[in-house]
Amino acid sequence: MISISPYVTLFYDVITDQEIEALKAAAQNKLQRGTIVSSGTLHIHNYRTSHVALFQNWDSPEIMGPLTLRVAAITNLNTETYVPGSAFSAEQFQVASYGTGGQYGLHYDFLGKEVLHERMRTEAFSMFGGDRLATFLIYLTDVERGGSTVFPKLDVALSPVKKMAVFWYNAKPSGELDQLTVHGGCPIVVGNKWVSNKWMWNYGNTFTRRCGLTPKATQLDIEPYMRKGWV
Ligand SMILES: O=C(O)CCC(=O)C(=O)O
Ligand SMILES: [Fe+2]
Repeated sequence: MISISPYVTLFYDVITDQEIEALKAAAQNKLQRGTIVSSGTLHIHNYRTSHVALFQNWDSPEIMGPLTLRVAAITNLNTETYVPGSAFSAEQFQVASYGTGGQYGLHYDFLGKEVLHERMRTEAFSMFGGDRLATFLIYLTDVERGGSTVFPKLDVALSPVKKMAVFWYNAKPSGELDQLTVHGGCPIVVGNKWVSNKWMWNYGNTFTRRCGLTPKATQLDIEPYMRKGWV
């Protein structure tokens, strides 16, 4: 464990070589310059110089299916994307690749009220419910030099390790968005960096991530109750 509040943990060997190759290959012809959200719209900016591909579960169900279930088993959260008649629990996997100098400046993964409000008017975001509750970030490569993921408010810098994942909650057990989760990807000095993200949302996890009993409750207080089917 890296930090208790916010709750940040590492998991090793979460993905196989075959899955990594398949993800990269499928993402290759979809990669586009990554965008950032500002004032409710998407922009291209030097602050995020990776290329990003949205990877739909149905693009390659034989890869995405097991990986989606594995993330659920590891995190005890629901990871299914929207299924009609069922709760939305997570976004599709996103794959990002950074070349030399590529970076992602400091940001939060949650969208916040303003962005959500804006999007609800234009997109089907209203069915998602809540915000990005948790982030599961998988490293698909080692990086020769640079490319650490940094959490400056926690004094944490993580060097990419192929097949490792970093998992954290963007909201406290009280539901409050956690400002200490601000993070970024440092510039790549030598080599390339590939990562894949899965963002879990509140709505489909209402009963999997329990609320804290006090505003100050940490993940450790609720962790014993974080079991599938325990409602
Ligand atoms: O590439 C990294 O190390 C961080 C990526 C990230 O924060 C994101 O994609 O939201
Ligand atoms: Fe992020």
